[in-house]
Amino acid sequence: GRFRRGGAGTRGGSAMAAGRSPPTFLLLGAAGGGKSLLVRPGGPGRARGGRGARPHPAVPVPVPVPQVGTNLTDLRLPRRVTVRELGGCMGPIWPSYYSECSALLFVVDASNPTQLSSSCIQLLSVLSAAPLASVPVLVLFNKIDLPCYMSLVEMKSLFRMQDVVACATQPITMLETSARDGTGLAEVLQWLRSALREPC
Ligand SMILES: Nc1nc2c(ncn2[C@@H]2O[C@H](COP(=O)(O)OP(=O)(O)OP(=O)(O)O)[C@@H](O)[C@H]2O)c(=O)[nH]1
Repeated sequence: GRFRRGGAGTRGGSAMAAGRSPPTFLLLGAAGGGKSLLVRPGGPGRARGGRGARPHPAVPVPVPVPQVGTNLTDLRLPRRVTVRELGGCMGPIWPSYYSECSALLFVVDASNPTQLSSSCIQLLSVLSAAPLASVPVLVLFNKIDLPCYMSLVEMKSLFRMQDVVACATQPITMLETSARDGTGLAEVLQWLRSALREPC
């Protein structure tokens, strides 16, 4: 996807083929945060990088479709990893996927203040889930290309991130991203690679 993927994503698809399955990273967050665009192959502005970069005018901006089901994306970093995206509206069944999770990416829409408190509660609930007690966690504050986005400093304060990090059993990393123009995606890749190196 945006992270150079090695296989086709399947909506509602089954788990990996027979044999030793690659580790699975879960991609969670409230509806509309940008999870699908993050893993979408060849999305607008891909790899063009840099804040302020604009999507190519010839590339249509995708119409948001709230995801029902799960989307599997194979990445090669170069070690193979499967990213399982679960739509925001599937929150109630996220826990059924926790036991297969080796690392967690949690996407927050930094341009949507009305969704902040529910995102924070969702994050706290995910962090307190026993099967996820020791997985590395990456919180992505996405959509920072929008003029109204809240900065990392503001988000950290609104999320009380210091307290969240202090109470969490997981190592938590935070990054600002734009799935639209590619800002921060190189750092996300770097994080994914380092998470793969940790014993899963
Ligand atoms: N400006 C801007 N728009 C974004 C960004 N990321 C996603 N979007 C847009 O936000 C809308 C929702 O994005 P999706 O990727 O569908 O969000 P999602 O988290 O997968 O949503 P669900 O599947 O409902 O959970 C789409 O119109 C995207 O094009 C971003 O970084 N910047």
